[in-house]
Amino acid sequence: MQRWRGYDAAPGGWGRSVVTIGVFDGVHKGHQATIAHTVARARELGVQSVVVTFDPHPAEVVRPGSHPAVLSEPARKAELIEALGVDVLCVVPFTAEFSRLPAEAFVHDVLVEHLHAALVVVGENFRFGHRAAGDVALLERLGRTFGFAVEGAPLVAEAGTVFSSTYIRSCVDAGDVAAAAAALGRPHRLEGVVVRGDQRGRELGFPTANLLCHRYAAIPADGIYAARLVRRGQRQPLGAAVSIGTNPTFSGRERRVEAYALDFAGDLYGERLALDFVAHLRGQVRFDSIEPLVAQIAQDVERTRRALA
Ligand SMILES: Cc1cc2nc3c(=O)[nH]c(=O)nc-3n(C[C@H](O)[C@H](O)[C@H](O)COP(=O)(O)O)c2cc1C
Ligand SMILES: Nc1ncnc2c1ncn2[C@@H]1O[C@H](COP(=O)(O)OP(=O)(O)O)[C@@H](O)[C@H]1O
Repeated sequence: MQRWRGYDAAPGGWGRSVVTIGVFDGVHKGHQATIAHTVARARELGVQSVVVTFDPHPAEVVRPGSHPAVLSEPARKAELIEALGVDVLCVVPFTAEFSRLPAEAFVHDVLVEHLHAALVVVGENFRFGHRAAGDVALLERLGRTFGFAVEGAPLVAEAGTVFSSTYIRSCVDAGDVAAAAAALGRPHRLEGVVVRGDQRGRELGFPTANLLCHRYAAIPADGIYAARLVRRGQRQPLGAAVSIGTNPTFSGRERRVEAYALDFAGDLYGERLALDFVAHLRGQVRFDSIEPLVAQIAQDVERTRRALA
């Protein structure tokens, strides 16, 4: 997959293409269907498939301070999109100036002039251009003018729930990592760098890697989870019992994401890790002393083994 920064990065002799556009945060089942359709149609037509996405998240530019929790950071999003067989990922820097581009100008400049779209594939609820004034009907009208076709991909739903990034953020926020996984088609992933904590974990018999995450990362609700821990460059994940919260037993203040890696001993400080959340086990509890906390953690570890088996 080629990665372009900006839509004016198309090489000389660039032919026609099938394009889909979106933020695609999470690359959930609905996104996957839209992107897979784009790839399939491009192959039928014998042209390149292009996914146009934005960085940073448009909400941050349009309404500063309103950045939603991020389900997939740019590098992860690119990896997930690449796995769907896309030829080109075109990341458009979402600046204030770009946000003021009227819908018609967006279509002309990006889709027609630079990407030479023969077909544009979008979700039924797609909106674009300044003040999100453009919709699928406008895109179809402009397609007739400029000579490209438009196909609206149906929204993916299960049991009456239409999958969307907003819905998945609310699942993660509520600690329902199973519902998030059902909509994503894989577990929700949180990435971060291992930093020092209070150095208490190893005394308890359960050292925990404390993860420093991106400021907008979608962190599940406070509680205990079974997860898979992926170390960079290692294919086989480790099982992990993860605690998210303020360590109420120790009257902690800072909210932490800590992972006890099963059947592992070694130094993880400074490493970049990913946690794939498989199951929610329980909420945070304030214990009166250390013994019941340690006994509970031992039980959580056994439940984690079963949940991951
Ligand atoms: C599986 C697991 C479950 C935990 N459950 C709780 C809990 O219910 N209440 C609590 O106060 N701390 C809980 N903790 C957090 C411990 O208090 C924490 O790991 C310990 O304070 C070590 O902190 P440190 O890594 O900063 O040294 C849990 C930790 C793990 C690994
Ligand atoms: N099984 C394990 N799971 C997680 N971290 C481990 C494990 N074994 C060793 N470690 C190391 O121990 C550190 C955690 O020890 P801990 O006493 O909890 O200190 P801290 O408070 O700094 O997190 C981790 O960051 C990692 O480098």
